[in-house]
This record gives sequence, C-alpha cells and structure tokens, in this order.
Amino acid sequence: KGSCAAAPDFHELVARGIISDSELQSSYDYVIAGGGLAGLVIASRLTEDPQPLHPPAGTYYTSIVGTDYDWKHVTEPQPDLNNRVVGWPRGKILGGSSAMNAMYLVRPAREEMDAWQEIIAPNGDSAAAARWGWDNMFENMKKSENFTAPTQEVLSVVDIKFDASTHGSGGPMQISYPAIQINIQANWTSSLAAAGVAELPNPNGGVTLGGFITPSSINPTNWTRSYSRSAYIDPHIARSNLHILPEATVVRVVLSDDTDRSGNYYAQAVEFARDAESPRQTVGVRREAVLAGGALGSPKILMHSGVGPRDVLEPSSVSVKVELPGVGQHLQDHMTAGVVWETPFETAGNIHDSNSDFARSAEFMSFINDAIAFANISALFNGPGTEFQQEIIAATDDSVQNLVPSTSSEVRAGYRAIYELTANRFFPDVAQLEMLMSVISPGVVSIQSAIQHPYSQGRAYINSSNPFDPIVIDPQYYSHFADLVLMRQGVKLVRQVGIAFGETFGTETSPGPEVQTDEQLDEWLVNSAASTQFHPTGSCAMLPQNLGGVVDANLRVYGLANVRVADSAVFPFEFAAHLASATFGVAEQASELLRQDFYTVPSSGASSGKIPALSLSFSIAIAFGIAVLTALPLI
Ligand SMILES: Cc1cc2nc3c(=O)[nH]c(=O)nc-3n(C[C@H](O)[C@H](O)[C@H](O)COP(=O)(O)OP(=O)(O)OC[C@H]3O[C@@H](n4cnc5c(N)ncnc54)[C@H](O)[C@@H]3O)c2cc1C
Repeated sequence: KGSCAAAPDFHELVARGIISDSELQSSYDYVIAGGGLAGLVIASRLTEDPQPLHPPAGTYYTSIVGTDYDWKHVTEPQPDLNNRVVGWPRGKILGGSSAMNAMYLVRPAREEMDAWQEIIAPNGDSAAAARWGWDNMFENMKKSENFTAPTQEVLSVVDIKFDASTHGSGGPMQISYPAIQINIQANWTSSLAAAGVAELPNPNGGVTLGGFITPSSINPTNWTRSYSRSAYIDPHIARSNLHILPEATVVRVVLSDDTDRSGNYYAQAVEFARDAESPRQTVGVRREAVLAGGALGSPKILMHSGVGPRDVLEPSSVSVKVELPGVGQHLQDHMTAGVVWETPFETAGNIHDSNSDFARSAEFMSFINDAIAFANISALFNGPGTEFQQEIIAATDDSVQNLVPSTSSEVRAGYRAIYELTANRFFPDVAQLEMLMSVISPGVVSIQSAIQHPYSQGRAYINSSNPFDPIVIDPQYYSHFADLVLMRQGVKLVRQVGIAFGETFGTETSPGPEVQTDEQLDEWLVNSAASTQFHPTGSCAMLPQNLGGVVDANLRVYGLANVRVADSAVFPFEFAAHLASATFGVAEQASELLRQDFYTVPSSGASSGKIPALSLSFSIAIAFGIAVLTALPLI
C-alpha cells in the first residue's frame, strides 16, 4: 500500500499477453487499435476463459496528467475564449484515459440514452438501435462493475445515499467510495437543497437530477484505482489467444483495393510503427479491425486510412477511399469553470499537507473528490427559462448555417438534429449543468460549474499525411451564445450553493466578489476561467449516414465491412455525465457484437499470405503505452 509499486517483471508482462515485435503473428482474427478504456475491455472479453485470478495489482492514484503518459493535446486557439488554447490530456498508456481520469462513476440519464436509440433509428424500426437505449445500456454498464457500499465509518461522516441495485456485482471494475470522508462534505446536499437543487436518493439508476456523493472507480480491498488495465487485463493469467503490443502507434487500416459482394471495402491489415522514423509494420486481419483509440485517436486513424471528409483528406495528401464527411465532426465537450472560496475548516488538502501518519495511510490516500450535482434549466433560471429556450430555437437556422465547420449537408443535418433534440426534448428536464465540489486543496474549497449539453460543436481533423503529426482539435468553444449564458447561470447557481454553506465558506477568491454583473462574469469566463471537463465525444458519431454519421447501430463504419469504432468517439451527443461508465457500456456491448456477428475477410485479403493455421482465435490490442515494458509504476 505504498505510493508506488515495483515495476512489473518479465513474467508478469508475459502473463498479461504483452509481447514484443518478434512474437507478433502475421495475422489475427481481431485487431484492436488502442489499448485504452474500451480497447482492453474488448480484448479481455473476446479472450475470456475461466482461469483463476491473480490478486489485483496497483497503487493509489497519482495524476499522470502532463507526464510522458499523457498525449498532451492542445486545442487550436479558441476565438470565443479570447484565443486561448485549452489542454486536452488523454492517457497514452495501457488503460488509456481510465488510467488518468478523476474516477467519478456517473451514468447518463434514461432520457438521454433513449434519445440515442431514437436518433440512430428515427422510425424505431431497428433491433440494433435498441442496444443503445437505456434498458440495454444500463445492463451493459452494470456488467463492467463490482459495487461495494461505503463503510459505516464513512457513513457516520457523510450520509451517502445509494441503491446497490443500480450497480453491477461480480464485474471487473471495482466501484466503491473512498475509505474516508471530509467533514465539509456533510453539508453538500443540504446546501444544494437550500439553493434549489434537491438531493438525489438513488444516483446512477437512470435519473440524474439532484445532488449526491457519487461512487468512484476505487478498489476497496487495497484502496487503489480500478481502471481498464487493472480490471480487465492484469488479474488474468496468460491467455494464449491474446497478444498486446505496447509502444506501437497504429497509423492506418489497410483497406482492400476492391469492394466485397456487399459493396463495402474491408480491412486486410492494420499498419503500425514504433515512431515516425521506424519502419512501418502490418498485422493481418482475419475477421475485424476495432478502432478504440478514443475520441481523438479513432477519427485520426480513419482519416489516415482514407476514410473521412474529402476537404480534409485531399489537402492532407491522403487519398480518399471512402468519403465520409462526419469523421472528426460533431466534436462536443463539457466546459467547466470553478468558483473558489477560502475556508477555515480542514480540507483533504490540509490533511495531505500535514504529512501525518494518517495523511500517509492508504485509507486517506484513497480520498478523491466525489460530491456532485446535476441541475436542470429551472434551477439555473429560477423558472422554466422559456424565453431563453425560444431564443435558442429561433437561432436554429442561423446556427446550422454559420456554426458548423463543414460544408457537408449531412453533417449540417446532424448538427440540426442534435440541436433540436437539445433545445426541445432535453431542455426542461435533462440536466444542463453539473456542479462538482473540490476539497483537495489546502485552505480553499471550490465548486465547478460544467455545462452538459453544449450547442457549440467543432471538429478534429488532420492537416498532413504524417500520422505522427498531432491531430488538430477545434471544439469551437462558446461559438453558440447559449453556452456562455448557461455557464454564467451555472456560476450564479454555484455561488448560491456557496452562500448556503454559511461560515464553512469564507471569502470568495475566484472570480472574487468584485465580479458580479453578467458582463464581468462573461469576461472572466472567456478570458481566464472556462476550461474542459475532459469529455470529448461525437467524432465518430453513431448517427444515420444522412446526419453525418460515422458508425451504424452495429458500430460498423459506413462503407467498410469489418471496421468498427468502439469507444467514447461514438456518442452522437454529450450526456449529462462523466463518460467512463457509458464507454464501458459501449465496450461491453461491442464485445458481444464482435462475438456474435463477425466478418470473415476473403482469403485473398490476408496481407502476407502466410496465415498460421490456428484453431484459437487471436486478438491483439495495439496500444500506445510508451513505457509499459520499462519501469512503469503500475498506477
Ligand atoms: C483528465 C481526465 C479526467 C477524467 N475524469 C473522468 C471521471 O472522473 N469520470 C469519468 O467517467 N470519465 C472521466 N474522464 C473521461 C474518461 O476517462 C474517458 O471518456 C474514457 O477513458 C474514454 O475511453 P476511450 O476508450 O474512448 O479512450 P481512452 O481511454 O483515452 O483510450 C484510448 C487509447 O487508445 C490509444 N491510442 C490512441 N491513438 C492510438 C493509435 N494511433 N495507436 C495506438 N493506440 C492509440 C491511447 O493511447 C489510449 O490508450 C476523464 C478523462 C480525462 C482525460
């Protein structure tokens, strides 16, 4: 239970199926590009067998944001943020962003997931679409979990409401609560109630509105982070049917020259390289290629494979194989800004800085922020917000005309569909804002305000044929006026919660009491405050093709027979939730689909022609985890 475990030795790596180039087969049934949250779930599920488990390995969370295990993406300068750039960390490691995230375990609302089902099959005529509605996704999300209730000691400090039946049991991801709680958080739900946001008694069961202490991805047997690697890969002894090749960047999917009988191109191989200077290598695909590179990695691989918008590929000198204008489009994110107060009360930050025995204990080190709330428009406007809604609806045509970074009529139609859904169906009852209390800094507390259903959409795109050049990220933050208004109202609501905390909260230090008018708040939000909540999505949206969709209800890329995207890129619109739980749901569902209904690549399609005669099904997750084979702490 120290802060750092010993590096894995060679035998441990072998046990997990981690291999070197020389052990690579010439082809595999399934090739998974990206060993992140979703990629490892799929790799593990496709190769699972009833072998006994090793004890879980790991140490408590230390942030890897900003380290070598972070892709360290940055956005383009954002005109509506006074040309500021925003950092977009992403896990560059086995486990992906599940190895660096803040561990909040939060599900979307029933209403949102049912809307997803409806948008992919507008006439309600697709059994495939029903997989993405609440009822089925709830089961998929629970499948990944093993829930443990908070300890009595914790409950004696903070009255945490939960309903164990809304969680899974026996699944790989450990879902629990920190071993300790901080006294200040005891007043979270009562302060929210005083500000007009009621307590939510049964979080994570399809209703999201209200305040609660959320479970986290914590393993309560040793108080460590639970993430896709520790949950789905590390516990299993060697699987002869799983190879994981770390430190390999997938550069493209090698597609067939001709289409198959159904008129689709098919993946013959996946090409990868150690770095920009190293020779390109390929591994053959016998059944399916699964892109699980995340909301930035997956669209990038597609574009370098010749699948994407013509006006992006041609200027980048990538030949167009399948023109699919939605790749990289519909990029959405949650923006956030925090109000900070001094506090005379003890925070987790104060305890941490004390360096006491308790501060060094694994129990204390398990503490992570977990007090959150979701608020709807009435809470933000102290009324139904009808006038604001009418303004948004009236701006629909203008927004479609001027704010979509694509000339494609399909992408514009998709923007309109998401816009109308957000402005009508989601407006009154679905959460518009998340509030998150932070008590991990000494002497101060903060509450973040984070908009959940942005009207601004941007895009991620390539601008060269070199796959080692970074992807260009332009979320077009605040390009739609409503997002700034929602944030401003959110900050006002957060301040009301702060007032309700009474003497627990002292002087406001940011933005500070002098920032009061709408204009002052907007200036603060634009010039310094607003940043990301780290939830990009939509870049390979599951939408009908005439709405700029990239994948269908089976996660298959339009125009390709055996390439699926299965990660956080496929959500067509933002949910009012952190995205890990829903992404686990996607990966669990994808694993089922890949087992039940796989493509068989025509025999002439093998890249090298020397397919080994294997009776076992082999999978490979090609992961960019740059130090997995070296002295990497098992975070
Ligand atoms: C700082 C931070 C905090 C967050 N906090 C929370 C939270 O508290 N709760 C929550 O629910 N969600 C949170 N999230 C979001 C959540 O972690 C992600 O939505 C989720 O991990 C997405 O899963 P994924 O499989 O789509 O992508 P990832 O988990 O990012 O996995 C993608 C993987 O693909 C690899 N990859 C990409 N391109 C290539 C390539 N060309 N070749 C090979 N490999 C490639 C990456 O290195 C990575 O390993 C947070 C995210 C971040 C970054």
